[in-house]
Amino acid sequence: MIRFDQVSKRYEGGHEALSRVSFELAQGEMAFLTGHSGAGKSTLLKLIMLMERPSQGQVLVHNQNLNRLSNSQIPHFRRQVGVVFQNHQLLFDRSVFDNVALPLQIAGYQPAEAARRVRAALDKVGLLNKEKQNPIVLSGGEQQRVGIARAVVNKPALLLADEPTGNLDPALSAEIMKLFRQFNDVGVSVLIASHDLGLIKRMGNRVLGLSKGQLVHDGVLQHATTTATA
Ligand SMILES: Nc1ncnc2c1ncn2[C@@H]1O[C@H](COP(=O)(O)OP(=O)(O)OP(=O)(O)O)[C@@H](O)[C@H]1O
Repeated sequence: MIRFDQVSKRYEGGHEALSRVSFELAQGEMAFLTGHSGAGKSTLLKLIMLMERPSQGQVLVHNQNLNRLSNSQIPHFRRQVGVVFQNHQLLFDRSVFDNVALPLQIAGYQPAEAARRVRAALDKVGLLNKEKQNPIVLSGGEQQRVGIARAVVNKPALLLADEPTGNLDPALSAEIMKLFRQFNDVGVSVLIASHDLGLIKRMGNRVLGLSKGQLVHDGVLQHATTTATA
């Protein structure tokens, strides 16, 4: 599903944010990406969604070498990838329904089909009864669930999340992670950047650990052990 082959990224005028990173995430796999602030987690995710390009090496998604995709092919490529952000980036001048419908409108879906899909996505995140509300009146956890519904409404094969529980308390964070697991259970590949090591350990998934741009850990984190990424 995702393959990084000796990938380095140097921002203009900056140091190397990623250095020779290689890993594979299989179709249907779920993994966490962790590491200190500035370790390169967001950069790695941005390379997968083509918000940035590598300075060296190659990134393959679905066997597609992203180096070979032109900028005009990026919007079509991104339809395969759902993205969830920490601050969920919802639009507060429209309803929950309209926020979730946005990717479908952009992709040119007919309104009836779009409405069917929006309601299916809201149902999956448990917010069907809030579709007419403005997201500003929802709790932080509910807003994040709207963000997740919007990310999955297109039925992407791959779901990426950048610190999706950064602003939530432990109970809500666990609920959000459960939701990601439910999408993974039905075959969606999931990669989540998070520095919440306690939560990551409890989830028991594979963990990719970055430190200063290098991949320093790849495997399940055990309870009560300290690793290079902890
Ligand atoms: N657009 C940019 N231009 C220059 N340097 C950047 C840019 N984006 C990130 N960097 C630098 O690259 C390094 C990795 O940043 P990145 O945002 O990927 O880390 P991160 O692990 O996601 O950190 P955080 O947990 O704080 O979000 C940092 O040193 C950062 O300052």
